[in-house]
Amino acid sequence: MVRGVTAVLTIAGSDSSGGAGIQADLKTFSAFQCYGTSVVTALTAQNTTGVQAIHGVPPDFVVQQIQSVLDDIDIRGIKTGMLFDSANTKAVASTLKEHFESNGRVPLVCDPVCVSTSGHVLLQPEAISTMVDELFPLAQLITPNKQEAKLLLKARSLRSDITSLHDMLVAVQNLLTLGPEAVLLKGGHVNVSIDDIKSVTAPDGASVEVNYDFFLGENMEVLQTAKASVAEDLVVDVLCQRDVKTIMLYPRPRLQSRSTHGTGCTLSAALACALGNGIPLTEAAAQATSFTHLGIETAAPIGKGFGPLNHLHSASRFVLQPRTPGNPYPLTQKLIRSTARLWKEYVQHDFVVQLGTGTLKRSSFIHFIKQDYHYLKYYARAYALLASKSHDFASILAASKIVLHISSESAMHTSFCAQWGITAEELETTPESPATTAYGAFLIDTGLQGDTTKLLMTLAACLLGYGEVGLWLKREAKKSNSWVTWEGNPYLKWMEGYSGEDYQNAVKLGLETIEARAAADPPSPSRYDEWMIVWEKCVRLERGFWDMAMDLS
Ligand SMILES: Cc1ncc(COP(=O)(O)O)c(N)n1
Repeated sequence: MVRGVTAVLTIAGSDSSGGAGIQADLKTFSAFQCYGTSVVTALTAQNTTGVQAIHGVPPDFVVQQIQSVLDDIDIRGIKTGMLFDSANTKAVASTLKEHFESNGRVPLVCDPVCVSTSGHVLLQPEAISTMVDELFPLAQLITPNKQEAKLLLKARSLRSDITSLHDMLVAVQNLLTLGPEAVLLKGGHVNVSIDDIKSVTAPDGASVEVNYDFFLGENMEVLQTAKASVAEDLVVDVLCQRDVKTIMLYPRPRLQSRSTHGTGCTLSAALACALGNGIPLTEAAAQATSFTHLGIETAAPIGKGFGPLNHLHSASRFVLQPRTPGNPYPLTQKLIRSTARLWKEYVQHDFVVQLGTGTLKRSSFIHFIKQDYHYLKYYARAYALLASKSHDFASILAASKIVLHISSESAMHTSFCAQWGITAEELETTPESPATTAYGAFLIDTGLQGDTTKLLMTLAACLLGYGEVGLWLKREAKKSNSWVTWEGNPYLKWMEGYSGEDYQNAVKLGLETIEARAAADPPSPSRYDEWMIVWEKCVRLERGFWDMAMDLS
């Protein structure tokens, strides 16, 4: 049976050059695998250098289009973009209001498009108050950029200075008073550093939470070094929701690019898809900002001015970026980003958090360390298999060295157990839990069936993840007073092991090997897909391993 598809609607202007408006929205809908429908409010003759002419659509024809779509298709998410004038804004608001009243509300994302990046008026000034009065109360979310936010705030005589991150936090709270359920203020035109993020405080007793999804993997020291320069120049989008005391920040590195035409359209269209799919707003914002960033990052130059984004970057997910000094680990980054949520659930699992604070139940840790001991045998065997499948001495030696390294890692397990009165015999005779057998058997099975690179991918989630866990714990312990200092933490030795130089060097070597292989022999789409599948499976199995330790199953 064919799976159902989420249908979404854009109500916006047409951009003849294809980079913004209706055209950007429909491409974004397709990238999210949603079914896209569209209602045109205005035709624009424009290209990447500017807007040459605008021809508004009569309001009754806008209404007719909306009704044609809504009468027939079960629309799950709606976005509005360029509305052109007051009459069209009124027509859109009243038609949607009526629809919501008789059919229930669906997520409505209002991108308050006022002026194009090239400086052309896309919403006649008198329509701003119509939009605020009539459309904002229906909106689950509005997504102004700095300039639009200033216009909206000025229209209501509210403070409209936006030059710092702190100003943005004040602005989102003021924008919320204009009637929407939430505001996502886009930060493309505000310069923010990582220190600004760390030191910012929210006005009115609200708290601030930073979504670092974009930087997952940043705790890995090697990735960190490559990103050091980035920390000074970030773009931060700020989300504020009614009745929610936490303001969310979504930082990412600023891209130096001329491919930015239609960025706002793309972001709001992505949000309509994610919300239409039932994804909670804070997660939808993470997905949409990341989608838009990748669209800019992977865009090819088009036209003489500010070109469009690459909306279909996910369709070319098999194309690996080349290794460069600024991006030395493109494959690893791609693997981690493509499993972002799962990866975070693994490396920042409750088990890990409690380990860091020293609050983890001893029984959970003992259960874990016993099972991990068994797992390490599989892990060492998988590397031994890698050695036996290798063709040259350098590779045979590298894999064999890791076998030796794992066997000394297991000594740590034995000494931990001894410290708590568990004998070597008891450790050896403890039965394997299903999670251990599943993961271990999967490693060996992949090693037997696939080639050496696929086996390396299978081993990577454990190698890199524990490296990340070690460094993350060390960093958290350093930066936060609420974390028990490492002194006195019963799991200190474990944490020192994985954050220590020895293990981190192994991580570095592992990263180098994987990246060098991928660069020397770029994968075909199906081969890359195979790698992706084993990587995701292993990240899932790793998360299951912590789950097992906490459930004692
Ligand atoms: C039809 C239409 N809608 C929206 C925009 C804003 O996009 P940008 O801010 O990138 O110019 C645009 N230029 N044209």
